[in-house]
Amino acid sequence: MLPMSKKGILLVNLGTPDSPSTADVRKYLNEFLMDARVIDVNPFVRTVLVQGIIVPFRAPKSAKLYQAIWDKETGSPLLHYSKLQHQALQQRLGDEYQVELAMRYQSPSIESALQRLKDALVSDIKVIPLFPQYASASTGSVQEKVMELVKGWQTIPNISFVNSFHDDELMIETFANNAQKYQPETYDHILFSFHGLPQRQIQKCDHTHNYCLKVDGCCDTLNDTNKFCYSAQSYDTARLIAEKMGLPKEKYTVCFQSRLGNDPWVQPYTSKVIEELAKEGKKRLLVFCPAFVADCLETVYEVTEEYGGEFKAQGGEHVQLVESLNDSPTFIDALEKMARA
Ligand SMILES: C=CC1=C(C)c2cc3[nH]c(cc4nc(cc5[nH]c(cc1n2)c(C)c5CCC(=O)O)C(CCC(=O)O)=C4C)c(C)c3C=C
Ligand SMILES: [Fe+2]
Ligand SMILES: [Fe+2]
Repeated sequence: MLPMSKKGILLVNLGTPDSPSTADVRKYLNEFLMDARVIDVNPFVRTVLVQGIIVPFRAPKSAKLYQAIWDKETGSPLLHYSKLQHQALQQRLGDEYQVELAMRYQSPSIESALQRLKDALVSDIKVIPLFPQYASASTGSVQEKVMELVKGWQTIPNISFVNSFHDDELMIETFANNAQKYQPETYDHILFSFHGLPQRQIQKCDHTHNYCLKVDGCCDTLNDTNKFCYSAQSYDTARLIAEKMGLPKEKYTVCFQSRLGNDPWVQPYTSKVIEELAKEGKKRLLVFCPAFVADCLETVYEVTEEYGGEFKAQGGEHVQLVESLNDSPTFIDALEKMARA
């Protein structure tokens, strides 16, 4: 009897440089920032901006940051935790499934992962972009890349995409559990610091062109108009984690980090919020980064080192990062549930 064909699962995270050398960081930033969904301006302006200004200036600086977080044995934290998630999910799902891991930029490439699924003659492919909240620059970019690659296949299997999982119960539970060892009640304030996005991209997602960033409190709660809005989904994730922890509203703030360039990004900016909290006399901050499923440069370095340093310089005492979902068994439960759904 012929063997039963497997079901394919493709996990895709953002990507990281192959090494922390300036040359590899330059290569990574070039691929990442030349993506039309990331720097969403006309192609000529994008090329001048990215290749002429951002990358030449940023690559050597970012390389130093990557060198600071690079582990001698395991390399980039983002890739390391992604590999652990991949292995754990494959083990959970067993022989009926073939799980592949890819990075949107650099390696392992989406092309090579799809090729492995194609070679295995999988009956269907479920793509799980590893971004809890939908953004065109992250989830949308993965979806576009996968569709671009499979469009030339003679036989295209059933393909489905997880669009977002900002309210996934097991994901929420994992973040809330991860905070327990820090005794959240001993902190003056809690931050939910999400990766930022240009305001322009938030507005482009609003098909009514009349709601996001136009109406007061537009994205504070999710509704039918803003259900794909990154900002609204981020507020929803924060609310659910806060509810799970029994945090009152006045005890936490949602904010957005990692701004790039001079255009306005979604606010409030994490650095501003931290400055205001220091001015109010707050001493200890506990910070969640729920846009990331794995610790990476933006959590390990930006929150702990950069924001931690800024807070101390402004009179604060301690910024504590709540580690990301990484390979927590309850997050693997969440992935398993998505894969089997
Ligand atoms: C959570 C999902 C992400 C979205 C949305 C996103 C949008 C976005 N990012 C940049 C610019 C940079 N991001 C960088 C690092 C980075 N970004 C994400 C995730 C999202 N980005 C992750 C997981 C990481 C860390 C990668 C790692 O290797 O650890 C960087 C590179 C680092 C640096 O030089 O500071 C840049 C640049 C833009 C412009 C953007 C949306 C428009
Ligand atoms: Fe980013
Ligand atoms: Fe919105």
